[in-house]
Amino acid sequence: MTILLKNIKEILQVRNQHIDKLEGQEMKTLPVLENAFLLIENDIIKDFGPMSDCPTADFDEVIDVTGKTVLPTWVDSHTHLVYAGNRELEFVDRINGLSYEEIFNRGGGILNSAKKLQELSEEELYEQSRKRLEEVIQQGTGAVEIKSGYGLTLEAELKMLRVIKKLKDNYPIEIKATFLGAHAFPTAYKDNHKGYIDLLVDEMIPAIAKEGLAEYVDAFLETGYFSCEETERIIQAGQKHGMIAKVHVNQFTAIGGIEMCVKNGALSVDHLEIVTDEDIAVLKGSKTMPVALPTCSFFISIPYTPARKMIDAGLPIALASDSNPGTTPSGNMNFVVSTACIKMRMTPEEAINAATINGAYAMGVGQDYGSITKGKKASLIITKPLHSFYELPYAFGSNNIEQVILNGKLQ
Ligand SMILES: N=CN[C@@H](CCC(=O)O)C(=O)O
Ligand SMILES: [Zn+2]
Repeated sequence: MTILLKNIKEILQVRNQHIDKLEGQEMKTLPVLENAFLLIENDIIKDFGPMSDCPTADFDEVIDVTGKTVLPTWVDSHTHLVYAGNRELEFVDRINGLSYEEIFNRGGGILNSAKKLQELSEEELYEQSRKRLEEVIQQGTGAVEIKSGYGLTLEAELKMLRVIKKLKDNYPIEIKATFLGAHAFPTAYKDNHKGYIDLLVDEMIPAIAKEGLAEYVDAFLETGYFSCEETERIIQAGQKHGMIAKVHVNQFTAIGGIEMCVKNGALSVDHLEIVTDEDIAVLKGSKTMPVALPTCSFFISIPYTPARKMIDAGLPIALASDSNPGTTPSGNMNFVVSTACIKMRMTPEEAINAATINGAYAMGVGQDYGSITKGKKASLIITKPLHSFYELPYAFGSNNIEQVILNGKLQ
């Protein structure tokens, strides 16, 4: 199967060679090819170049995209999009003055979602989740990481991870699964933290590894949730079973978590609404990608990750949606990119780099996704006609996507 896109106004994120990630000043540049063609062969980007070199052979499909922009699909490296029901009552509670912490302390928050999920069948959980996945595909996401963590028992965590596996099997979007059993202490273990960590380490992680259900391991390293020492035990147990760490850290407080994660070779540290100068120094030159989740800050009115300061200090940044029922009931990466520009003062070039190449690094899929490079997967966004690509973050409430191609297939 061959598809030729011709008369492309501009292709964004054109990279002749694969690059792992972009940091600091490098993030300012987004390579663009104007008046171009792009050839897809099966699921792969076979060729691209200026229209003057456009091939003329017989192709299965030829699409004229005059006036439109082509870019790689978004890579959303941090989501919780498998969940049961939603939490719109807590949304109203927050409008009426309660904080996220106060809601959690009343038995809401993650424990509220866990109760709902434990009561729901695997089939119904799949049904609810596939609709969210279909929505983000239409919004241009071509690779997505999905966490467990609303089960909090072995049985319910397995249910979540099996649903993620079924989504992987049934949809052309790239999916990676993360085990987040350490999302909150279940009520039964409120005063027995060691007992729950033992359960995670001795039973849950080995059982999940045995079924091959998770590539990554995560924990909510935060005051009132999992301490640095507890998280370290969990991520080291995950590593023994081949799971790499991607950790929720510094959402509300800085308690030394970033240093511990970097020391343990975490692929990413995510949230980072509170970042100290020591955190920046520790991340500098490390292999750990800082991941910002600006639509979480937007939704629950907490500080934004200080991306400007971090990039200016030479760090890379990836952007992800954090799609979940409590702090970010949206997986729309277009809005993530807009919010990063509007609220974090990232330039459109930086934000698009952060949501493509750096997102792919944070999700471990950089070899196949995140840039327009020959041999990578043909997962592409075709926009509506635009004045310039700046209109993507600028027109924050508009849908500027005309067509999505995932692994060579028109969606
Ligand atoms: N902060 C931890 N976990 C999720 C929210 C969980 C919830 O409130 O359901 C997050 O990344 O924001
Ligand atoms: Zn999260």
